Amino acid sequence: MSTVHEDTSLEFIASNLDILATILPERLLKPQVGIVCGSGLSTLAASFRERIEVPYSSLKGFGISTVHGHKSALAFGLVGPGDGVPVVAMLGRFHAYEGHSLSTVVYPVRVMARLGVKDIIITNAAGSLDPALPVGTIVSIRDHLALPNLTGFNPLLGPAKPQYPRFLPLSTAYSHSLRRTVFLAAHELGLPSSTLGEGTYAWVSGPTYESPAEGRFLRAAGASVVGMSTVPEVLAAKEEGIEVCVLSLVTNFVVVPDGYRSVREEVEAELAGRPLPPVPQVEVSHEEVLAIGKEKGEVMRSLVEKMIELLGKSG
Ligand SMILES: O=P(O)(O)O[C@H]1O[C@H](CO)[C@@H](O)[C@H]1O
Ligand SMILES: Nc1nc2[nH]cnc2c(=O)[nH]1
Repeated sequence: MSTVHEDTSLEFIASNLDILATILPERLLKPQVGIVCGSGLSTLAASFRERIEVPYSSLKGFGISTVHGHKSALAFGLVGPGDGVPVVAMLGRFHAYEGHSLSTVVYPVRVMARLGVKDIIITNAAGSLDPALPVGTIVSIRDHLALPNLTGFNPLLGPAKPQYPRFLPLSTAYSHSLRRTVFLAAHELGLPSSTLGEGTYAWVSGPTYESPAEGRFLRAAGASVVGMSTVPEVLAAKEEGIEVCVLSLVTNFVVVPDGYRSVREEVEAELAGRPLPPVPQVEVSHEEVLAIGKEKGEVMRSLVEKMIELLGKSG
């Protein structure tokens, strides 16, 4: 388990504001939009103006991200023309499979809330369960399927806190208004309509990728894409009153063959001198996930920046 100090009191979280006030100029200190960079997507913050990176290690209560493709720093800066919109990005998130507690996983979102973030754009790399969402598609998430939440693994478990609702409704977790902004931004950029899809994100704990039967199960249950992050951050953001947008980059297809070829038949055919054609053995890898992130990072960055520009205009 993480050795991070597990104090999640508002006072402790807010003590980061004093630290940041000694590092950041006034205009960067009150970000309006937060971004969470998914696997291989740290370049989302590459063109922030007046960018200042603050390592998690110089802040209080943050973990260290141990996953390849994730850094461990907050990036502050400005996006868009004129004065620009002040933003903060998590360059590197925490996953439960790294051994982090769920309160550590969502901690940076709570810090963003104390900084005054109103809208959060959470990105991730995900496997597709839907042939209509091929590799390279950016999926605007409209709902989630979180088996861990339904079975007792939820970042909001614990004693009630007066500042938060005890029973958080999730029917509006994925902001309708921000989902509209995604498509308006794509339109302004002239992105082909195939670049962007809509769907439901399944959260699994990982670190294993899905077995074929698990993939089929998630698909049958209504999930479009699957990944090992995001939902805890969504819950914390919603609890904090932040408007949530999630963008999943499809980096691979989850292997869901419709059936299994009988190995008995395969061996018997071979022994009878009529060998069957070999079945391709497909496996996903994190390297493949990162490679697609690198390839499609620019499109994702332009979309996120255009969204922020539009949000800046609408106040
Ligand atoms: O969700 P992000 O952090 O983008 O990363 C995704 O990619 C990793 C697996 O390749 C997992 O951590 C999965 O959740
Ligand atoms: N669980 C899961 N997470 C991913 N992240 C990127 N691709 C995948 C995938 O296929 N499955």
